[in-house]
Order: sequence, then structure tokens, then C-alpha cells
Amino acid sequence: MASSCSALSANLRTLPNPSFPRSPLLRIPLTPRFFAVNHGFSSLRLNSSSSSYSCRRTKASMAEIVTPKSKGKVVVFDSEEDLSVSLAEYAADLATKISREKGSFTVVFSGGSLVKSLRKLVEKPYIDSVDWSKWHVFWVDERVVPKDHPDSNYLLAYNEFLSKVPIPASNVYAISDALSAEGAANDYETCLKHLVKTKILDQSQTNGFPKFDLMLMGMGPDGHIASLFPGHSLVEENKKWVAFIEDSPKPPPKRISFTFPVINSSANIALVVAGGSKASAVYSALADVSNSEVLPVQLVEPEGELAWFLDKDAASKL
Ligand SMILES: O=C(O)[C@H](O)[C@@H](O)[C@H](O)[C@H](O)COP(=O)(O)O
Repeated sequence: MASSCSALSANLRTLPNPSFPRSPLLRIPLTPRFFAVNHGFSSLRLNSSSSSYSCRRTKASMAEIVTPKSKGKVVVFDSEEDLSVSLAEYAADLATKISREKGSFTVVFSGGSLVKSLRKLVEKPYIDSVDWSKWHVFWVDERVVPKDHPDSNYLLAYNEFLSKVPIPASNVYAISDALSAEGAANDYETCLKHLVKTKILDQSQTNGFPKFDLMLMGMGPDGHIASLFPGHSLVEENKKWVAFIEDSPKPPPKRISFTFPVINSSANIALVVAGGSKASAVYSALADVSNSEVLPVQLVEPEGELAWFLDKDAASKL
């Protein structure tokens, strides 16, 4: 690579094939603000005695919640297992469509539990059906630690995903671990600029920021996304593509992160959120509550499409 960001090897390993217990029926209590609608995989029945819907699972238990357009498409799953099945289908379909249209697919990972939720994507049928040679992989944020450190988002993605799929090593754009936080952020931004110039990365027609095909992101219980934390000045950054932080409230403290203009220039964003500890932040984001402090997740509004993948615990306050 002529660019300064590292391209790293993705060796193949044997795939795990875990099986999880499934529960057949999902009941989602809904406030009048939200509506559950029928969706491909499932049939929904209105429970006339209360403002709730029952969702009978056919392929994966899920209910779709209709929100104002800017909130995106919100789908709630009976379990994280069902969520991961649907997430794999969504990502594989998008990758195939976009790869066919433009010959490449640029995808961005966060750290955290998101990466484990991608486990179905590295299994059959997708392991065989996806054209992995078209994938270009990036990180929305990274901890400033060596790549073999347990805190490294690269290492997490490598262990759970990259080592299991034949993505060309030169298409994996990891952040430099030889630099300071500031140096690594500048280096990654230079890398992105080079990739825009060489037409590997699209650019937003509206604002000139890079436009990724898909960002796959988790959210913290405090409503942070990437390394953009509530109340931190990085949330306001609107010029840089990649910024650094040395006082992250979530350890480790030194990190780099895409900024909001980059995140919101995306063609597609999937917010993948599971667990009851995140229910309040999910509610704040989707119910349009006015907090004294705006949560970073409330600022996610891509140029393209936004899709929420929630398990029923994360959606329990909706
Ligand atoms: O490197 C990181 O810390 C992340 O990219 C971060 O934004 C993460 O995605 C959320 O904190 C959710 O993490 P969990 O899903 O593990 O709660």
C-alpha cells in the first residue's frame, strides 16, 4: 500500500458453529408512539387487551418498530441469537448488492460486542456466497494499544471475523499502533484521504467527507458510539475526519475515532444494541426525549439509511 495505514494479513481458521436455545414467542409492549409492523421473517398478532403485539417466529423472532424517517428502521429480536442471524443476512445482502454495483464494498467496524454479533456472517451460506475479495475493512474507532493487546479492536475483529474470511490482507486498513494517539489519528486520516483520491473510498457529494458503504456500530450504556462520549468535546468536531482522545471515560483512555461528519456521511449505518443496560439510551434515541445532555447516539443521522438491530432487552423501554 502506498498509504501510511497498515494493511494486515487475515489468515483462515476453522469456523465455530455454536447453537443457542431459541424461544418461540416474543411479546413487545409498545407505547402509542411506536407501531410494530409485519416483516419478512415473522407474523405479528395484535393483542387487543393491551397496547402490545405478539410476534410469532417463523425464521427469526422479530418485530419492526416504525419511527419517524430520521430514526431509521428499527427491528427488535427475541434474542441476540436471532439478531445475529438477521444482521448477517442484512450485511451479506448489502455487500453483494454494492459490490455488484461498484466493484467494491467499504465496511467499518466498531469494537465491543458488535463483532461477536457478526458471527453468523462467517458461517454458511455467507462464507461461500459473499465475494470477500471486494471487501475493504476499516475501524470507526480504535484503542491506542499494540495490535496484539487484548484491548485492541483490530485484534478482536481479527480473532472473531477477519481470520475466518478470505478478505485480501491489503484491504484491511488497521490503525498504526506505533504512534501516539494524535499521530495515529492523523495517520489514519491521511490513509482515508489517499483512498478517496484513489477512488477506493467514495466521497459525500454534500460535504466532501468520506462516504463508507456500511458502518456496523455498537453503542455503550451511556449512549456513546465509536469513541464519541456524552459531554466530550470530540462530539462537536466537524472539520477533522479522524480525531484522538486521551481521556476516554471507557478504558483504555487513549483512542482514535471517526468524527460525526464522517459517520453521518455513510451510505448505511447499522446500530447493533443488545442488553438491558442499554435500554435507557435506546429509549432516549428513539423516543425523541429531550435530555439535559444530548447523547451521541441521538446525533446519528446518516446521509443514507439507518437500521437499528435491537434485542428485546435493549428495546424494553420502548
Ligand atoms: O472501542 C470501543 O469501545 C467501541 O467501538 C465502542 O463504541 C463500543 O462499540 C461500544 O462501547 C459498545 O460496546 P459493547 O457493545 O461491548 O457494550
